[in-house]
Amino acid sequence: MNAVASQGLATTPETYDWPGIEQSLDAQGNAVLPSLLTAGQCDGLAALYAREDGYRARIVMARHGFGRGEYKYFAYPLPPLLDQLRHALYPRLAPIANRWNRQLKIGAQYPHDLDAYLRRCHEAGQTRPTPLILQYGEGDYNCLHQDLYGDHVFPLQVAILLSEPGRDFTGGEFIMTELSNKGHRADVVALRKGDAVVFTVNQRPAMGRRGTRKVAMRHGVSRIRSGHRHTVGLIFHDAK
Ligand SMILES: O=C(O)CCC(=O)C(=O)O
Ligand SMILES: [Fe+2]
Repeated sequence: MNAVASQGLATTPETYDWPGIEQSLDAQGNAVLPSLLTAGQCDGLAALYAREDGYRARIVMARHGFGRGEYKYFAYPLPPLLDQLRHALYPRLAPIANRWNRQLKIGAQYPHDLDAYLRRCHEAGQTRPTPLILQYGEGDYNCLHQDLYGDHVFPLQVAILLSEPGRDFTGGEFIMTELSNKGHRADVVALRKGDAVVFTVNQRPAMGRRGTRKVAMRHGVSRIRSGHRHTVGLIFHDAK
């Protein structure tokens, strides 16, 4: 399973415009991290899909009403590159998560360090790893959903596109919807191979003239018109 060595990231999280990312998360509930992985790292991860070892579960989405396509949850230890990314991104996102919870009047606050947060999840019985890899073919899609796996929820997550739109597949856009007292709208997040999107797991605060509103968000993937699409998902809370 350790075929994808920790060869270093294409772009280290420090080089991103974090104030800009935070602004986009506040305004839209999502933000793009361009070129988080190299094409070679994407291909190495996508090639792991076919392997039998290194996973705790395989989910065929149609069997659960989740859409069409399939995914696998990685077992611990995660592939080093994903473990490194999960640890590198978490401390950037925890301050935003803490502010969002304060604005939403949610009591939970997150420690600065992922290992401390995972200890909290594990002590509460959320011990199973949630990072996953997804595989879609022609006609597949991912229904709008929220990745909640227990009482402990880290409010931001990351998905990385491992395939090149227009070449490896057509259709298959990453979609977010938001529902609040201001209406119900959709956003399509344009990604290239190697790009990641940081996005809201369940709720985000939105500032309005009358103070903070609560916006409920879901994500999904539109129908793949042709070809194959792979993604990796990094969720920071573990599962019951
Ligand atoms: O395939 C995608 O772009 C979305 C995957 C997803 O639902 C997730 O990472 O939680
Ligand atoms: Fe998801």
